[in-house]
Amino acid sequence: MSLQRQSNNTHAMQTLRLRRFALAAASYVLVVAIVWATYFTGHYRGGLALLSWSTMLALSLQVLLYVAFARGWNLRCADPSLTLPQVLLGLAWQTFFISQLDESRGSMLVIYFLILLFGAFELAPRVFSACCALAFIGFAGVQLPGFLASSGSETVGLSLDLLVFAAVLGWLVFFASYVQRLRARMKMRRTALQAHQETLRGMMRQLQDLASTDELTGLCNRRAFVKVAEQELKHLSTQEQLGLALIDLDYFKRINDQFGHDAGDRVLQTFAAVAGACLRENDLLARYGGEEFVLLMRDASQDRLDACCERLREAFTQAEPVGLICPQLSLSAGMTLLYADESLDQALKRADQALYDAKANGRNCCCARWRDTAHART
Ligand SMILES: Nc1nc2c(ncn2[C@@H]2O[C@H](COP(=O)(O)OP(=O)(O)OP(=O)(O)O)[C@@H](O)[C@H]2O)c(=O)[nH]1
Repeated sequence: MSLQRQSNNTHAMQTLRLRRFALAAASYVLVVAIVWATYFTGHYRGGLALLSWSTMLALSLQVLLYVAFARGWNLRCADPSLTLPQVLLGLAWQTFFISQLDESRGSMLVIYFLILLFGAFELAPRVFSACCALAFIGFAGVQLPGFLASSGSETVGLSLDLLVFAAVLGWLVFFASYVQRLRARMKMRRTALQAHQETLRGMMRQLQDLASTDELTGLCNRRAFVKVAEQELKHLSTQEQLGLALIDLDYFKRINDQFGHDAGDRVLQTFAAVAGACLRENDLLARYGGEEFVLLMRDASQDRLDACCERLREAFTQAEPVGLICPQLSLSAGMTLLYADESLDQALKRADQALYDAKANGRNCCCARWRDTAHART
């Protein structure tokens, strides 16, 4: 995966975590409102000071958690969603809250489920089961003194509360493990899909390379050349010119006829290797067709293009294809400059005329047809 995509993923995940935290914080506000409602309706036994302090503590912890998410501190943790600490905090606060209530505490059991639901989607089944057990122990601990002091129908009522709570917690554990299994399966499918996408992208890149490369010489082909040259022309300013040269290997048919097609192929490869050593990285050489090549020189002038083609011509005459004893190789080149106010075809036509001049001039030379001077250099 590229670094850019990885960073986008991290950012998307962090945004998701912040949204989930916002939901949890909103639930806290709701529960705090319920707690205050129990105070004003006379069910809270702890007194105003205790209620105020516990509310402030709960809200301050939420602010602290927000800062941790906003600053990215959570990313240093094994579970960056901080689900377990949030659930444990919620359970502790809820248990403390119901311990301050009178017999109305049974109706507040639902808040335990609200807290545990956040963990059902994120926590490992074992950890989630432990959280449920803690919730039960907390609630049972709060009920214990009342239970011991109760008798008759009151004892039955308290036992029923505990029994229902245990049954619902058991169902929640089952539900959470089902959700976790579902998530694991979806994650596996997503990973497989991503792997397929990567493979497809790789194949697309290979196909693009194949479609733009000449198999024999490894140079780019005519189609790719035209595409790049058109792009370069589009971005060319009126003060700049591109150098363009059509290069044709001399008497190539004779090599084929005398030494065979394989030998001809080797000569073509030799030319590509020689050109690779002579040209700058910025220059673009392509196989234009058969034994004809085309050169595009960026930031060119007449002198620079001329010197480059001469250097290439000279080097090719010294070339000796591996395993082939043949007469001296040579090439002819037709050069021109390409301007921003004309088309690639117009410049190619001039280069072709210049190449014709070079062939007519006896071959093994470079000729030019410059647009403005209208005369040929041989
Ligand atoms: N070995 C080989 N030969 C090729 C390839 N493509 C084209 N040719 C041959 O290149 C030869 C070009 O011949 P001509 O167009 O007569 O050119 P030439 O013999 O170089 O003569 P001048 O260009 O006038 O110097 C033909 O025989 C083609 O069959 C190729 O990929 N491999």
